[in-house]
Amino acid sequence: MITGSQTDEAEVVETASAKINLALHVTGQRADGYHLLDSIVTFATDAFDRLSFLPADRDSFTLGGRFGPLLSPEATGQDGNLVLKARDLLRAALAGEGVSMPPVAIRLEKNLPVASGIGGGSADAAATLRGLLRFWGASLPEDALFALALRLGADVPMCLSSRPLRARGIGEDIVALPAMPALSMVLANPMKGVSTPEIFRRLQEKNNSPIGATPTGSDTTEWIALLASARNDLEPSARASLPEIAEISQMLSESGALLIRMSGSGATCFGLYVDHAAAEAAATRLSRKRPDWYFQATRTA
Ligand SMILES: C[C@](O)(CO)[C@H](O)COP(=O)(O)OP(=O)(O)OC[C@H]1O[C@@H](n2ccc(N)nc2=O)[C@H](O)[C@@H]1O
Ligand SMILES: Nc1ncnc2c1ncn2[C@@H]1O[C@H](COP(=O)(O)OP(=O)(O)OP(=O)(O)O)[C@@H](O)[C@H]1O
Repeated sequence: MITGSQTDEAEVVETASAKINLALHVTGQRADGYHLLDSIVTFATDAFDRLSFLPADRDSFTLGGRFGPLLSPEATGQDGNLVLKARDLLRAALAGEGVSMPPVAIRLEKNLPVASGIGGGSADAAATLRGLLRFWGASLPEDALFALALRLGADVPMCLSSRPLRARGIGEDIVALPAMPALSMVLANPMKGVSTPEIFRRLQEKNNSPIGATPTGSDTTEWIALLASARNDLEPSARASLPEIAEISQMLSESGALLIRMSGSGATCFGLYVDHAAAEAAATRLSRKRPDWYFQATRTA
């Protein structure tokens, strides 16, 4: 699905929405070390990075936004930005089909906290794939695009769709959940990065039960009941390494959230509220308490 918009003749703009693991069960581990998951995932409509693509004489990459200064535009290789890895992989895949793509100036407005469990880098990589295909007027068969996304990270295929879904396997076995209702939430992050591999390494129990069956309809109460019966199995190990997760969960609870949980490998937690006005009021109050932390009210896709 295309989530961006064309702002002028030449510029292509694409949004990279925060990914939220509403529930995440770890159900096993593959021989290569990757963990098997069962996760209910949605995307934030009001928390996103923004990517823009413009014609240029040579490739360039610039960063802006609140969290842009935390990333280096010059980093290359393993430490390179996922946006550049996505650009290079896509260009190589298209070259393999005999099509050579021109230089592009990419700007990333980094509004999402980094290494925070809401898949910022993965969403940026997926948005780069979507945006560049539009910018270059190119296409790849769906399965080739999906395989390319998976090479960039386990979360990247799900970020390609940016719609509610259930992910199994290592995150690549995806089923859309079109009946999921939009939820009102606050995303809360204590501004401390968390290493995903380290949280997986610290896991004590890796063979947990899957999540229950998802409701067939769009009744919010039924969906919240299902979520309440589920967990994030990465939360105990993240809490053990970062006491701020308990603190931020307590703050969300005191602000009237109906359900509170960590997303991904943390440290971002979300609280669900009765409606968007309640979520916005809570985010405002929480930001006043801790102006140095990240609080964002959002609806979900
Ligand atoms: C925790 C989640 O965000 C939940 O959606 C994802 O599983 C993580 O996805 P991601 O950050 O895109 O992960 P990748 O960049 O592919 O992998 C980072 C590291 O996390 C661990 N990893 C990741 C995904 C997975 N299913 N099992 C794992 O054990 C591996 O140690 C891997 O080396
Ligand atoms: N565009 C990008 N945005 C954020 N981080 C990036 C980006 N490109 C590379 N990185 C690197 O990727 C690492 C993970 O960052 P990211 O914000 O994607 O983590 P995350 O939200 O925990 O992801 P996930 O939920 O998929 O585990 C960071 O250490 C960061 O340096």
